[in-house]
Amino acid sequence: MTTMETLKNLPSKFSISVPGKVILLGEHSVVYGHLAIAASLNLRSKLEYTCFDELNENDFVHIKLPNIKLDISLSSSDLNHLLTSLSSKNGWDFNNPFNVDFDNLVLGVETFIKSQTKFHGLETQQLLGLKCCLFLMVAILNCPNQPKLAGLKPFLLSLTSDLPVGAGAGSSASFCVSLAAFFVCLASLREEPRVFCLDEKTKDLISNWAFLGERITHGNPSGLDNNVCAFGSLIAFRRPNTITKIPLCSGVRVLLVDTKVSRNTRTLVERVATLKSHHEAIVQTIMKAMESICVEAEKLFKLLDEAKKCHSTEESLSLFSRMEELWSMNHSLLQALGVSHPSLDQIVQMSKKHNLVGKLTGAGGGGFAIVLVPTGKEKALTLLKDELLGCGFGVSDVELGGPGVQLHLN
Ligand SMILES: Nc1ncnc2c1ncn2[C@@H]1O[C@H](COP(=O)(O)OP(=O)(O)OP(=O)(O)O)[C@@H](O)[C@H]1O
Ligand SMILES: C[C@@](O)(CCO)CC(=O)[O-]
Repeated sequence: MTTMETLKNLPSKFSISVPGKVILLGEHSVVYGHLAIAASLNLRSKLEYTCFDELNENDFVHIKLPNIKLDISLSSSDLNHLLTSLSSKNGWDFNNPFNVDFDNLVLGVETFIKSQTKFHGLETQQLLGLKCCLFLMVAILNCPNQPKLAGLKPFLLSLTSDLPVGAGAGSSASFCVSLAAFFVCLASLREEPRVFCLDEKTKDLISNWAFLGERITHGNPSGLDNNVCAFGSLIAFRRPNTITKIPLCSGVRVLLVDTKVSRNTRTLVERVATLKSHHEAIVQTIMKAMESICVEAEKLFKLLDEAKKCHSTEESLSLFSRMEELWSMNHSLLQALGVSHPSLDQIVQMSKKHNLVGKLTGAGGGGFAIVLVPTGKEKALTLLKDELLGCGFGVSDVELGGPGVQLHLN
């Protein structure tokens, strides 16, 4: 498979891949405008597009989402019905996702889904996935000033992911960025000149569209997840849109530990909002402390990069040990916000026994913990892995900071 940056015409088949993410520091406080640090993961989602040459009225848009066991077909008359359900009277612009009449468009998509008996009985994850997909399709492909949905050739969109759904590894952001990239690509290739270039400006547009999809799954996302999935690498992020790339000369490794406890990001973000409304000053103080941790960590990452470039092992070890102190403090502050879970605390304790430091990542409440893997601690890591596996947790040793959204010709 060839990775491309530019497409000149719409091929009959192509695919898009997008990484997941781990938040290293600053989850939750990032929702309230504080700094956070996150990196892309080498686990990816892959969206495959196949265009049908023969017109099939009953299978005009075929969507396969095997991770949530959803396989649906929309006929051309379903598509017309979907478009007439949209009640937004305001125009919006393909290049300006934030002008979209979000609430009315979502309402239109919901009305359409409810009107179709074939969608009755879908589970929450399936409904959310379908809603995101249809919303991004109509919002991106059917801007009132340049309607592009009508006149499309029938196609199959199939999206599979290596990422566990609902575990804090950014499955929803990776899903939304994949969809947004696909529809932005289709929209661009239907206009003269028919060129789609995956440059930084386009990644920003894709990330902003994906943010609206994230609003459907999460309610009040910070924008961190969609940005890190779109741009990749290791980034420091502040809401609404300040992104700083942090250099990563020789990779940072973490052990991803799966508690196998399912949880829901929207609920956890709401839990923090409730605590904040009850104890505004205290929660603000906790979040300011998280901000200071992230500011310090950003400096440490830069110093680590320099130390690694100079092969200064002693300096690297001392910087890693300061980073571990920050991770430990961040986990305790997240505990104070009520988003940890006994399984996450158990992993942090088990890591401590082996002189390693772990913390929850993402929304918490279950999902994943991450353990920092400094150079030279291989033996401790092997022992910890065995112990974690023995307790029924899942482990994977991952390197952080791979590429963001990519385009592939099959
Ligand atoms: N591969 C996928 N196929 C279809 N839908 C998906 C896929 N991945 C995620 N989703 C959608 O995203 C929702 C999961 O979002 P949620 O935020 O709870 O989990 P997450 O993204 O894994 O966690 P976090 O945002 O904390 O990293 C699912 O309910 C589903 O609707
Ligand atoms: C909990 C949170 O900080 C991370 C979810 O991956 C929410 C967000 O940033 O939108």
